[in-house]
Amino acid sequence: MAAVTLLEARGLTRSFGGLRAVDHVDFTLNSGEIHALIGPNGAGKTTFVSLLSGRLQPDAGQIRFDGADVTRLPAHARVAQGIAYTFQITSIYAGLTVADNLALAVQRHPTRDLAGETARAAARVGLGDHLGQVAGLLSYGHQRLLEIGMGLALRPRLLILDEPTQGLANKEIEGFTALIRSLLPETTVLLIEHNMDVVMALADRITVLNFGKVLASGAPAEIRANRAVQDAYLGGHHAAD
Ligand SMILES: Nc1ncnc2c1ncn2[C@@H]1O[C@H](COP(=O)(O)OP(=O)(O)OP(=O)(O)O)[C@@H](O)[C@H]1O
Repeated sequence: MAAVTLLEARGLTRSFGGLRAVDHVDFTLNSGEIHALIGPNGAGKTTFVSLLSGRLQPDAGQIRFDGADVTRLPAHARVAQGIAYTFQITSIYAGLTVADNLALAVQRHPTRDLAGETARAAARVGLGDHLGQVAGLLSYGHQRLLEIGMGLALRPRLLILDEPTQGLANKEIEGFTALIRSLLPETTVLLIEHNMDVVMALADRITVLNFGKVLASGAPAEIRANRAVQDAYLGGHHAAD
């Protein structure tokens, strides 16, 4: 089946002072895929997804989502169109319960069954037994799951996750990969991820950023075999050597 484009960036550029953090990036995200964004520290990954989500404005370039130009839309309008973004840094309300955190996200869409939808959102990320707990007292892994649950409660067509497995235990990472797989094909996933085991287990396609530019983009096997990627990112160990 031919791939359907959900999001497209053309010539996307953003500088901080004299530094081009994102430098003329062309990028295509297909509907229903898990796409991983990888690259060395400072490569521009977080800046790039911040441009997609509307948290930052580009200096140049264009972003199209589902065929419409969203380049100048504010972040909340992009959320309404179906782009959800969870941050590297926990964005939950630490003083509220799990249920109240999730309800805040659920409420962004009109609903007649707030309690039911909130409970379903919790169950989806494995927090069904924690609804009454204060979010700030959850384990770190559970807080990360709550964050993803809040993103999912927005019923996004595109879920952007920035280093979701950072700080998780191995067991929690297994649960996370199963959760992400269960989202397809309704939700397309763009994932910034440093854990290469997670990337290789989940991603349909991978884009590698380096110094703000796309170094390579393709299927996991192609990326693994790409010498420029190995030199820049995968530790310089050449598969053929
Ligand atoms: N608000 C800002 N002001 C100034 N410089 C910034 C800002 N945000 C990012 N940068 C710089 O832009 C470059 C790209 O940063 P970015 O956080 O996008 O990289 P990254 O690939 O996500 O890195 P990491 O893997 O470490 O999270 C870095 O050199 C960073 O210092």
